Amino acid sequence: MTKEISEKQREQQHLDHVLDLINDKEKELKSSIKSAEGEARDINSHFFDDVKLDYDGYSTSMETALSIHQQQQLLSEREHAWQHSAKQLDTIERLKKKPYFARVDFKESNEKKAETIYIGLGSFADRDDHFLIYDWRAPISSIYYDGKLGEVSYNSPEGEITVDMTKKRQFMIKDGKIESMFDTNESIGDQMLLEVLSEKSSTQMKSIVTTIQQEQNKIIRNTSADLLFVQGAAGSGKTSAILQRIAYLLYRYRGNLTSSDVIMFSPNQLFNDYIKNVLPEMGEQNMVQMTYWQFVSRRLPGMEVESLFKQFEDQNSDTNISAFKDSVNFFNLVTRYAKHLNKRGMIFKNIYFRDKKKPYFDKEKIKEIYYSFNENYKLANRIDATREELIKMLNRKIAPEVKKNWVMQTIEGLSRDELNELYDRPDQEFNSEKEEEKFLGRKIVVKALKPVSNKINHNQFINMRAQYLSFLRAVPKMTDLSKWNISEEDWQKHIEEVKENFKKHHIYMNDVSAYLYLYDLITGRRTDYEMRYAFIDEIQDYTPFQLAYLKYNFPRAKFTMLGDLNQAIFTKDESRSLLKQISGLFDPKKTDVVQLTKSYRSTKEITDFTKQILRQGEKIEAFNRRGPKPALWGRSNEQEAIEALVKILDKNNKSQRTTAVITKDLASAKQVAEQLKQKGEKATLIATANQRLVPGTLVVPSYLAKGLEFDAVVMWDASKENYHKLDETQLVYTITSRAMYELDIIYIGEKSPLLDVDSDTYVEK
Ligand SMILES: Nc1ncnc2c1ncn2[C@@H]1O[C@H](COP(=O)(O)OP(=O)(O)OP(=O)(O)O)[C@@H](O)[C@H]1O
Repeated sequence: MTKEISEKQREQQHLDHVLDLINDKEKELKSSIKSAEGEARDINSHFFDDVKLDYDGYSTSMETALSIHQQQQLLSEREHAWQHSAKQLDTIERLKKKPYFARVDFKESNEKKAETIYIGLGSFADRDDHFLIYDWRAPISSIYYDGKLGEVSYNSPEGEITVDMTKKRQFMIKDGKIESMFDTNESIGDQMLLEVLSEKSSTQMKSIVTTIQQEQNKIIRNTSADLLFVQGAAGSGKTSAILQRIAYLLYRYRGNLTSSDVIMFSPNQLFNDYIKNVLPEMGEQNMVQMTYWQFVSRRLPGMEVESLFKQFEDQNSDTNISAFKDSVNFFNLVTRYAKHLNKRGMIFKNIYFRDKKKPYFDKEKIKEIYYSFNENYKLANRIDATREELIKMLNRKIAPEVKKNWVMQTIEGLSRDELNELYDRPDQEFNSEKEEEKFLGRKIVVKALKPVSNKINHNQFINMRAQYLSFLRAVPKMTDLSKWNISEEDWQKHIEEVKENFKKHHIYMNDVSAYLYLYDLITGRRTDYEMRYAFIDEIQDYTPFQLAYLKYNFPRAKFTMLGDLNQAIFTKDESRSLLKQISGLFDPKKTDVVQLTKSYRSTKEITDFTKQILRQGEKIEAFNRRGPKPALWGRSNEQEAIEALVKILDKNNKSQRTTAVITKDLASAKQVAEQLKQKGEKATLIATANQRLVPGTLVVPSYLAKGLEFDAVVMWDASKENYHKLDETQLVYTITSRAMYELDIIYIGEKSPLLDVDSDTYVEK
C-alpha cells in the first residue's frame, strides 16, 4: 500500500512539474502573441509612411510597388508567426486542464533502459525539444491502444517498429490532481472504460480519446484502404471511431490535409448537431458535413426532392422497382445510356425571347448543332461546343434586334434617370441622334437578352426531364426487367408516375441520383477532385446507387463507410446485398472490412434484450455494465398507456435521467407530446431534423432518433397493430438500442410479435 501511495506521489510530482512548464509556456506564448499583434499594428499604421508614393515614372512606380510588396510580406510573416503561436496556445490551454491520460514504458530492442512517455490530447515539448507529452495520434502512442504488455509493434514513418512494453498506466486527472491511476495489462482497462461509460448522456457527443478500444484503433489509424467498411452493432462506437479517425488523419497528414478536404455524410441535421463539438474539443476543425438529401437537393433548386419524412412515412412504392432502381446495375445502365447519346437521342428545349410562340432558338436547330461535331467529341465537349455556338449566334442576333420596333418604343419610354444609367458617362456625346439611338438600343437589347444568355450558359437548353424519361423508356431495351420481377406494364405505369411527379416539380429519392448522374454525364460537370476523404455514416440507409454516385462525385477520395445492417430502417432487407454491390466498386485488394461486435452504449441488460430482436443478433457482445432489466408495460387502452408513460417519466426524472419517448412516426409523436402537455408533463417534440436537441424529456419519431442516444428510452406503442411486418425488425431494434441505462416499452392491446424474446430478460409492469 505504502508503495502505491509513494508511486502516486511520484506521479503527482511529475504532473506538477509538467504543469509548471505548461504554465511557463503559456505565459511566453501570450506575450509573444501580444508583441506580434503590436508589431502588426505598427506596420499597418506606418504602412504608407514607408511606401514612397510616387507615380511619376515607370521605375519609381515599380519601386512603389516593390515597397508595398515588402511591407505586405513583412505583415504576412508576422501574421503567420502569430497564427502559429495562437494555435500552440490553444493546445496548451487544452493540455492545462488535463495534460495527459496515460503513460507507457517501453524498451527498444537494442536499448537496455526503458523509456517513459506520457500521452495526451496534444504534444508538448520543453525548450530542448524534449517531449513531455505525446499527442495520442503520434505513431508511438498507438501501442497504448493496441497491445498488452510485452512485445508490441507500431507503424512509424520509417516502417514497423517492435518494442517491449513494460508498463501501461492510466490516469484520471482533475484540476491538476491525480484522482486515480491504475496499471493495466489489457488493451484499455475495463475499469477506465467503465468509469467513462458511467457518465450521463448529454445533448452533445463526447470524444473517446482516452479509452479507444483495440479494434476501434484499427479503424482510426487505417491509412491503406481505399474503402474501409465497418459493420458494427448498435452502440459499438462507429460514429465515435469516425470522428477520432478524422482527427487522426488531420494530424497524420497535417500540412497536406485540411478539414475542408474531408466530407462526412450523416443521417440528418439533428445528428450533425449532436456530434459538432467532438472535433473542436480535440483541437481540430469540423469537416464538411452534409446529408445526402442536402447533397442532391441543393443542385435541384426548382424541384422538391422527396424528404426524409415523406420517404419514411409513405413507403408504399413497388419494392421490385425500388430494388432495381437502387442497384448498381441501374447506375451502369445510366452510364450506358449516356454513351449512346453521343450518337443520337439528345432532347433539347426551345429557347424563347419576347415572342412566346416562335422560338428564338429552335430545339431541332440546337440538336443539329449538337450532332454536327465529329465523332471524337465526348458528351461534355459536345455540350461545351454547342453552348459556344449558341452564344455566337446570340451575338449575331443583337444588331438585327436593335432595329426592331420594341427597342425604339422602349427608348422613348425611358425616364431621364433610366437614360442616364445607360450612358457610359453622364455627359456622353454623340455625333448624331441616330448614333445615340443605336448606342442605347444596343444597351437595351443586351440587357433584355441576358436571361437568354443565362439559359444558354446554364445548359438550360437541355430538356433534362424529357431526357430522363426517355432513359426510363429505353431501360426495357437495355436490360431484362423480368430478372427483377418487373413486368413491362408495371414499368410503363411507373414511368407515367415519374412523369406526373415531374409535372408537379416533385422527384422521388430514387430518381434524383440517377437524374443528376445523367445530367453530370451529359454536361461533364466537374466532379470534386479535391475531396480526399469521404465518410458515410449509417451506410445501411443508402442505396447502392447512391454510393456509386458518391464515388463518382469524389473520384480521388478514400471512403470510410460505417453502418449496421441490422438498423436499415429505410432500405430494410435490401441492405443485405449492399456490401456485395459496393465492394464491386472498389479494388478488392484495397478494401478492408472491420467488424465491431461489442456494444458500449447500453447496459448488459439492455443489450441482452435488444439483440434477441434480431435474427442474427447472437454475435453482439454486451459490455459488462449493469442496470435494471427492460420493462414491458402492456395496457388495454390509450388512456392507461399515457398514465404508464407519465409514471415512467416521473421515475426517470427523479433519478435525473433524460428520457426520449420514441414513436414510430411523426403523427404519433405529435399526439403523445400533446397528451403529455395536457397531463402537465414537460416534453419537447422533435418534429424536424432542423431542431436542436435540448435537455429534458424529448418526444422523437423513430427516423430522427438515428445515431443518437439517451439515458432512458420509452418505446411508445409497441403493439402488434403498429409493428407486425418482419421488415420492421430493424426499426424496432434501432429504437430500443438508443437506450443507455433504462428501457421501457409500452404497448396497447397485444404486444408486437417482433418483441417475442426470452421472458427472463425483461420484467412486466
Ligand atoms: N472506446 C470507447 N470508450 C468510451 N466510450 C465509447 C467507446 N466506444 C464507444 N463508446 C460510447 O458508446 C456510445 C455509442 O457510440 P457510437 O454512437 O459511436 O456508436 P455507433 O456504433 O455509431 O452506434 P449506432 O449505430 O447505434 O448509432 C457512445 O456513448 C460512445 O461515447
